[in-house]
Amino acid sequence: MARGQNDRGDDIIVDVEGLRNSFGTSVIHEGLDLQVRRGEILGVVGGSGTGKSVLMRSIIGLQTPDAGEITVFGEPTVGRDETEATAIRKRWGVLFQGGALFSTLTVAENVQVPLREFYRELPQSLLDEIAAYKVVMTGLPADAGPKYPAELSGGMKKRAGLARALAMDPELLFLDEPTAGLDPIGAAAFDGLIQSLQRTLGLTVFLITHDLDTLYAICDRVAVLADKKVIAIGTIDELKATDHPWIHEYFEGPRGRAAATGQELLSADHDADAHPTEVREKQTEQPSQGGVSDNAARGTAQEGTRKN
Ligand SMILES: Nc1ncnc2c1ncn2[C@@H]1O[C@H](COP(=O)(O)OP(=O)(O)OP(=O)(O)O)[C@@H](O)[C@H]1O
Repeated sequence: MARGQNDRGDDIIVDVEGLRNSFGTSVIHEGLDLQVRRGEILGVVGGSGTGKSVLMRSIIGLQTPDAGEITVFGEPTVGRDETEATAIRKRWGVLFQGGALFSTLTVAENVQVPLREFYRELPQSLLDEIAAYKVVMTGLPADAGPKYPAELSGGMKKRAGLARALAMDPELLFLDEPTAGLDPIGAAAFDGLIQSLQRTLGLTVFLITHDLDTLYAICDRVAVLADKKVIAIGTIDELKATDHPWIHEYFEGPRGRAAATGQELLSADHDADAHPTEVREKQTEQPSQGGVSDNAARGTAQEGTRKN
């Protein structure tokens, strides 16, 4: 087995082994293992406080674990010196919960923050050009660049945060609850945007979510956090076949069933169309519009599926 591959031959982009995290006497993770494969959208779910964000912070080096090994792109991330850590950090983008935009900077200036951090010598004209490109790429109107976060809607703030996360042309994207707080139409459009970008740019995506619709719509696999570790990882069908009570309740409870029904309606709608591939491409290419069928299905599944 080559370094950085699992026994199926998949490239492993993130590899976490034996992770332990604690705060005081409170142990959050113990013996946690996780692998993220190149090119997949991995959904990460778990009850509130199970440590999804702490796991993400550990992987991106904002949280030093008590124990365990973490490699990203085959490179260990714990205990690296600043130069080595910077070289790895350049290759990923992060959308934190709530967007975490700097309120005193415009959208364009927010997008330029990582560029200025990593490439101090870039001329302002090029920074402006890159920011303008990223703004449009995430479905924001071109005139959003000079606006301040307070002037944006919730959905636009998420897109601005995503534009910043994409500033460095990352290979790997970390998203912490990207659709939290969005209405169903906005959430479906944002899912479409993530999927479209992932396909177009060949990204690997680590996506923390409570949103069952997002899991069904765009995730290739889902990792479930409970009991301080990843208790299961696989496709939704594979997870449904496990008998862990939390997983069973999650997918087979009223919200899980509603999301599944929504997805079935969506699939049936696509199947009925004479050109299903074209429809799907159209939907993902124009994420800011939000596919009508997507939204209709999401609305159906909405009875209780969305936490926020
Ligand atoms: N800096 C910190 N200091 C102390 N405790 C912390 C710190 N960061 C996180 N925790 C605790 O770690 C636990 C896991 O937090 P985390 O934010 O990772 O949960 P989560 O699974 O992302 O939850 P949610 O779904 O509600 O966002 C929580 O009990 C939280 O209070």
